[in-house]
Amino acid sequence: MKIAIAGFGALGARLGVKLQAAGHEVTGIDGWPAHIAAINTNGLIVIHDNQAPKKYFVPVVTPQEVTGEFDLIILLTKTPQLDRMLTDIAPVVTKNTQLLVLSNGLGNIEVIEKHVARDQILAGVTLWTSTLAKPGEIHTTGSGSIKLQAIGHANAEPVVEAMNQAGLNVELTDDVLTAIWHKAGINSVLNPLSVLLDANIAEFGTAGNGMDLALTILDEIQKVGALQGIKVDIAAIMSDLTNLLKPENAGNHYPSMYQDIQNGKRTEIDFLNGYFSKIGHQEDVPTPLNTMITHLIHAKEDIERVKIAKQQETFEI
Ligand SMILES: NC(=O)C1=CN([C@@H]2O[C@H](COP(=O)(O)OP(=O)(O)OC[C@H]3O[C@@H](n4cnc5c(N)ncnc54)[C@H](OP(=O)(O)O)[C@@H]3O)[C@@H](O)[C@H]2O)C=CC1
Ligand SMILES: CC(C)(CO)C(=O)C(=O)O
Repeated sequence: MKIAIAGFGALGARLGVKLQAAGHEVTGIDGWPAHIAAINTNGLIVIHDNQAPKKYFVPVVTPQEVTGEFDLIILLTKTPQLDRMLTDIAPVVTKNTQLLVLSNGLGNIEVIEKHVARDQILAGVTLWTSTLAKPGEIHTTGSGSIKLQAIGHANAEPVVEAMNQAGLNVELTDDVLTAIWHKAGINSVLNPLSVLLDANIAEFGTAGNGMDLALTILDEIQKVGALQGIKVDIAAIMSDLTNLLKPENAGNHYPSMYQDIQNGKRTEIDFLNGYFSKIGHQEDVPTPLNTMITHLIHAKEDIERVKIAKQQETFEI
């Protein structure tokens, strides 16, 4: 299958090398010049579970440079970047292209619907993880899985088969919206708390009151979900959280929001806890913990961005 990965960052690169190794023709699309140059010159370095580095040669181009036609484009930008990416890659999206979004957070499907027909859209959630350590180098740990569904009437099975050839543990679901809320529940616990507690997923698991915090966050999300006709299964989310703590799954991973903060980037908080807080306010459902977490993460974004800017000034002097 001819596959493009739009957003060849931490996770896009991990999935890209696995798909290429399974015999698919993979192109990365990304906008970070140093990252693109490093991969195209020296290959993508992958360090898995602190083992010896391996090198993979996947071609990477900018959205402005990309040409040709793809059977599948996997969208793996951060949620606030999705609309821009879709605008920029529009010239290579034909009626035959399927677009699969695996980004975290709520609202991605609505963004894609502004660009292509519903029948071209596949949406999913993933528990694969990855860290972009420096331009051209990712660090990976454990294993993962993907659940996806065609949003319109498309046949998603060839995509599932192609991705499973690459060992990506993909299964079809008939209720991706519930899966997206479920994943957003997981992310609304692990991602901001990893930042606020300065912990990876396994370390979070050692906090005596970690699971009580999780339950309070999820209880608020469940009430917001009920208003929107979405069943948020707290027990199932807690069971996934417990599994993610294990090193063979994602225990050693620092969630993507932790990486954003370290890199001085804006996070996806408004599409996770911030989303639930906003709907809660509109609908009169109390969401004090999600609201507080949203404010704290925005404060942390500002603090880290100022720190990084100051370090850069000192460096330039
Ligand atoms: N990392 C992880 O372990 C996991 C991540 N996820 C989710 O997957 C998604 C991707 O995460 P992750 O891989 O960590 O993110 P990264 O920031 O590492 O990767 C996204 C890449 O897309 C590029 N990009 C974004 N917009 C554009 C654009 N318009 N043009 C060109 N390039 C663009 C970014 O470049 P630039 O930096 O220059 O903006 C970046 O290199 C997120 O929704 C995240 O929550 C889900 C599960 C686990
Ligand atoms: C792996 C997981 C679930 C951690 O929260 C994730 O989705 C992320 O890093 O954003």
